[in-house]
This record gives sequence, C-alpha cells and structure tokens, in this order.
Amino acid sequence: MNKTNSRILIVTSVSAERDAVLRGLQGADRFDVIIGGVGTAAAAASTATALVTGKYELVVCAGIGGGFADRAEIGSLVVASEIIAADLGAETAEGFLSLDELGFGSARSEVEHNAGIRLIHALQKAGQPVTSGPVLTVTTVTGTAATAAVLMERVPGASAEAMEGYGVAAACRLQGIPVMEIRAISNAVGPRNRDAWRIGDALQALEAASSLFMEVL
Ligand SMILES: O=C(O)c1cccc(C(=O)CC[C@H]2O[C@@H](n3cnc4c(=O)[nH]cnc43)[C@H](O)[C@@H]2O)c1
Repeated sequence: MNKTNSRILIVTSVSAERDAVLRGLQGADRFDVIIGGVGTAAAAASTATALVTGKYELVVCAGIGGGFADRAEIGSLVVASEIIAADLGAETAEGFLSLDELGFGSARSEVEHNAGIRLIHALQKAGQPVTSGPVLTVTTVTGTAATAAVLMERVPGASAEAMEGYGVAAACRLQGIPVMEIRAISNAVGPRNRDAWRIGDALQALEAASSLFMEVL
C-alpha cells in the first residue's frame, strides 16, 4: 500500500494538456493528473482542493506556454527555475511595483530544484530541446512586442509565460509542498498571431517530457 503523501499531482489547464500528460505517463500509478482550469484563480482553487487529501509529496504545473525570444523555441520545453507573477503589482508614473516592493508578500515562488535538474538531464539525453529559466505567470496573454520587451526587462532571463504557475505555487506554499512548472512552447511571446501557434508540436513535447516523469520524479 502507498504511504501517505507519496503521490505526485500534475495540474494542467485544459483537457488536451491532461491527455498529453496521460499519454506520456502510460498508466504509471504514482501520478494523478487534473484539469485545473485556465488562470491563477482556477489553478489555485483546483490545486488547493486536491491537496486537502494529504496524498501528495510534489505538485507539477504542466502545460503549453509562450516562449521568449532567444530563450525558448516553439516545440521546446522550459523547466521553471522560478515561478514569477509578472504582472501582479501596481502601475505607477515611475513604473511597475511588484508585490514584493509593495510589501504584500512575494510574487516569486521557489521550485523543487533537484527534480528539475534530473528532468533537464533526462530530456537532454532523450534529445529534447530544453532550457531552464524563470516562467512568468500572467493574467493576460502577451500580444505585442512592447509588452514582451517590458516583461523581459522586468524579469531578466524570462524564458516562458503561461497563466497558472503562480496559482498552483500559492496553493502548494500553504501546504508546504514543493512545486515545479514545466511548459512546452506552443508560440512565441509577442505580437498576437493565433494561426502561428503550434499546439500539436507543444503537446507532443509535453507528452515526451511526461514519459520521463516516472524516471526522474
Ligand atoms: O486549442 C487547442 O487545441 C488548445 C490545446 C491546448 C491548450 C490550449 C490553450 O489555449 C490553453 C491555454 C493555456 O495556454 C497557456 N499559454 C499558451 N501560450 C501562452 C502565452 O503565450 N501566454 C500565456 N499563456 C499561454 C496558458 O497557460 C493557458 O492556460 C488550446
């Protein structure tokens, strides 16, 4: 019988992401995969609800995401070195003030580092393009080059953006459970061009990454 809190929770946003993760896991029984919804509120609420069971030792936020120029190509994977709520704060005449600068806690969440490194090594060994860097959580999908530039200046090394990581991490922090975020890149962060999104390629990369979870997590 499994000991208490020995399972791993994987939080995706939509059914296509959940299905890609499940294909990769091939029935491995230590994992539960949920659809947490789009955005931080849905992700935090879904994660918190799942964590109440006390079954989990690790949570992975996994899905597709946008890749920042020169950091993450379409079809590649980003393993978060840090999860950052990049637009959570206040706009002032002098510029953006983060939650940290406002004194209301932190917009940054640490991640489970060792498992991230094992996953990166396994992906490299499997020939999957992968990078590690900050993954930004945003409320609005970036749609202009100007906003992409602002975010890259605000967070040096920003590698990917998505909409859920910080919410998942917030639920984990309350329970003291480590968190990771993995994004398969479907589109470039910048001027909106939905026709250029390569969701199929990203879902394949997500499946490939998930097939390594049994080995490294
Ligand atoms: O239309 C589809 O078939 C489809 C399949 C899987 C996922 C989607 C989504 O649109 C999921 C929304 C999800 O995507 C993340 N995401 C992806 N790119 C970005 C981005 O450039 N900026 C922010 N978020 C992005 C996000 O986390 C959403 O949850 C559609």
